[in-house]
Formats: sequence, structure tokens, C-alpha cells
Amino acid sequence: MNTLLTNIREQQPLVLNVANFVTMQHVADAINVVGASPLMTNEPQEAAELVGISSAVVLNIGTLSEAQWPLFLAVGQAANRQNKPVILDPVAVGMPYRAQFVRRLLANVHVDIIRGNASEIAWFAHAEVAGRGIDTLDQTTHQQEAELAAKNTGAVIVQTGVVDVITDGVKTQTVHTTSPLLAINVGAGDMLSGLIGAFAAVTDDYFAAGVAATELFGQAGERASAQVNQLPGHFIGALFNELYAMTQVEVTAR
Ligand SMILES: Nc1ncnc2c1ncn2[C@@H]1O[C@H](COP(=O)(O)OP(=O)(O)OP(=O)(O)O)[C@@H](O)[C@H]1O
Ligand SMILES: Cc1ncsc1CCO
Ligand SMILES: [Mg+2]
Repeated sequence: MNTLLTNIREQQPLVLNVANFVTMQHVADAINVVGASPLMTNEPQEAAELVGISSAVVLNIGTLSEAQWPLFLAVGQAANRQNKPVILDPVAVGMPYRAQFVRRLLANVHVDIIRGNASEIAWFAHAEVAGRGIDTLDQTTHQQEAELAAKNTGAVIVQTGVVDVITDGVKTQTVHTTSPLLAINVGAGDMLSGLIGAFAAVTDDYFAAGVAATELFGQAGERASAQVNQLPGHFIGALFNELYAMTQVEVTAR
């Protein structure tokens, strides 16, 4: 039994998000259906007080602007001061502006978990991968890059793709759920990053949080894909239904 999921249902931790404006609603819904409580923020002045009532912080750079630098800094530093886990989703970090923003962020904020696709994680391994055609790399290379990214950053890395790789640079675990609809759903990665926040909110073991969230999300994605006969237009509702159902089973099975 996934005891972390039970902990989420019982504690209903608040997960604070600096979200992107494309997938914000889906991220809030995903966090909500597994039993945690989402809160989105866009005001640096309230960072300390919102972090104070939160159990994890998710920073997503999807629709970044320089005006948001004080927000990222205030929320990240408040989380560090208050010992709350910080999860980073480095959307398109290979692009130069985003790259220097993330470099600045990592110089000022300790990040506990980074969740990205293979191209994004490769940037943390090498810091020079824009347009490198990373998808042609084989899985062994992906895993080595995830481990190198973990060593470079000191963060647990959750690298998503056909196979998901979770590593702290020493121990590594792979998750083999296969859901093509997850791959094409805009925001699947953002939702997973939010769920990792929900799991990191209930344990200090961020490796375990990364594994549990990735397994849950992958399994829900597989079930939802089957439910809708692989039709993308019906997928998101089915995904929330399956995430919710799996959470209910976990709790009633106690
Ligand atoms: N080729 C694939 N086959 C099956 N599942 C995949 C594939 N690629 C990604 N996934 C799954 O999709 C989810 C999101 O991962 P992905 O790597 O697409 O994130 P992302 O690129 O950040 O997505 P987004 O930007 O849309 O949020 C993960 O659960 C991952 O396991
Ligand atoms: C499409 C898109 N553009 C910026 S963020 C985002 C959602 C995927 O992360
Ligand atoms: Mg993404």
C-alpha cells in the first residue's frame, strides 16, 4: 500500500504553486483530486505568510517574465527559511533567458526536487543542450544524464519520458508506465510536478516522494487512456477520475 498517499488524504497538505498560466487549472485540479490542497500565488509580498501555511512549494517557469523574479526569489527563499520542500519544473530551460533565470534561482534558492523531460534534465547535466535533439539518445544515456544532473544540483531528479527516471545521484529507480495520451497532453508534466509537491509535503524522503508521485500519475494515465479508448479530447476528465479513484481505494483499503 502506498502509505504516502494515505498521508496526503489524512493531512490534506497545502501545496503552494508559482504556476504557468497555460496549465494552472489542471495543476490545481490534479493536486486537489489526490487529496491535497492547491494554492496559486503571484505576489511576492505575501510569500512568507503563504509559505507559512504550506507544506511544499512548486516553482514552474512555464510562462516566466522578469517581473516574476522577485516572486520566485521570495517564495523560494521563504520556503528555504521555513524548511519547506521546493520543487522546480524547469520548462524549456534550454532557452537562453530561462537558462540564466534558473542559474540565478539556483544561486539563491536551494531546490530539493527537479522534475523535467529529458531535454530539460540534460541541461542540468551539461548546461548546453538547446536544440541538441536529445530524443534520439537511448535510455542508458538518459539515466546517466539524470544522475549527473542530480550530482550537479544536489536535488532529486525526476526525468520523464517513455521511461521515467528518479534519482538522487546515488540510487536510481525507473517507472515504466506507458500512456501516449500523457505524452501529448499539454501540462501532464506540470501536473506531475504539482503532485510531487503533494507527496514531498508528507515525507522528508524526496526520492520516495518522486517515485510515489510518478508511479501514481503513470498508473492513472494508463487507466484513463484505456477508459477513453486513447481519445485525447476525453482524456483530462478521465485522468482526474482515475487519480481520484486510486486515492479512494488507497484510503478505504486501510
Ligand atoms: N513517449 C511517452 N510515452 C509514454 N508516456 C510518456 C512519454 N513521454 C512522456 N510521458 C509521460 O508524460 C508525463 C509528462 O512527461 P513529459 O516528459 O511529457 O513532461 P513535459 O515535457 O514537461 O510535459 P508538459 O510540458 O506538457 O507539461 C509523464 O508522466 C511521463 O511519464
Ligand atoms: C505550452 C506552454 N507554454 C508555456 S508553459 C506551457 C505548458 C506546458 O508546460
Ligand atoms: Mg514541461
